[in-house]
Amino acid sequence: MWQAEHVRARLTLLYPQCDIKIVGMSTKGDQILDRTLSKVGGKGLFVKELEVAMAEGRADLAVHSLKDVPMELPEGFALAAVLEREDPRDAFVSNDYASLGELPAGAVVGTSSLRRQSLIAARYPHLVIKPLRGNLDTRLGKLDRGDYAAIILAAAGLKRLGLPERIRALLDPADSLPAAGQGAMAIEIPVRKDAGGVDLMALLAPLNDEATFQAVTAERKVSKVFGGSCQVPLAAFATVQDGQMHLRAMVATPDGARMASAEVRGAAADPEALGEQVAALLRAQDAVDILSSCLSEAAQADADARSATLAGDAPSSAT
Ligand SMILES: NCc1[nH]cc(CCC(=O)O)c1CC(=O)O
Repeated sequence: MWQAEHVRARLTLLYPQCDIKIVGMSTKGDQILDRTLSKVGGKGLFVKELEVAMAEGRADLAVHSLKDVPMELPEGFALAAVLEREDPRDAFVSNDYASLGELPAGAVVGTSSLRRQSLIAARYPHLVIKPLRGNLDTRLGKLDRGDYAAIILAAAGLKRLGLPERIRALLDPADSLPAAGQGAMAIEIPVRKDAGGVDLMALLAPLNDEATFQAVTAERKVSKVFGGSCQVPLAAFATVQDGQMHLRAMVATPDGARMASAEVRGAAADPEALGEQVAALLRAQDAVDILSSCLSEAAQADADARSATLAGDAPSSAT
């Protein structure tokens, strides 16, 4: 909702004559909270219901966290803009400890991200990782209740909701490489044949931040090469300065025992090529084999998700 309000405010500044309404919706990703996303299976857990609303004409555009948007959109949809990135780093949040390094053996760390799990397991094998789902308030509540010694969250969410003081430490991307698209918001639109003469793509173009767009395009390319989803431990993070991109990526096993990482630098104007270069470097380090155990688990979760849908457990409608 914060993100939708932000986009409305930006659009109202650009187009004061427009009356923009927000249709609040809840997605499968918001509703299923007793399982990690890798176990829920399926793609687009946080976007599908919004696409249905756009297809049915109940909404004209959707505001997403780019991290939750599948690498390939369904036919008939396009990304119209990627907004300037908020802090892309992971944040260490705890009431008792100042950093991951301070946590004693056996301390419980909350995260449901396979990427965060494998990075922590690799560097801090003495810590215990437990799943943690739900929106930001729910997750912070579980920490405050004492269920975890610390939790890992995206810094972006905490900053956007005015809770930067909850961040005890920002994880250096060198230790905890962010997920593709983390910290960036994207606007998705339906590609309508009859849009009543309105060119939404052109109207939204001023919200696009070119450097962010280039960075996330390279990151998402890496993710796409490896069948990207939130079901495998994969990180991809690019920075852009003076037209030059630095792209880093990593794949690992969930226990952190095996890991491949690579980086490239090059012209930001050709982000897909840089993404492919990094992917090739990862492949040369057995990335496909490293991911294969997760991929078979993910395939099983997807099969389960499909049969659940066939059995009538369809995504709920908009609220
Ligand atoms: N569904 C998880 C999700 N998707 C986007 C964010 C954070 C905000 C962002 O990356 O823009 C989060 C929560 C988290 O990682 O802590």
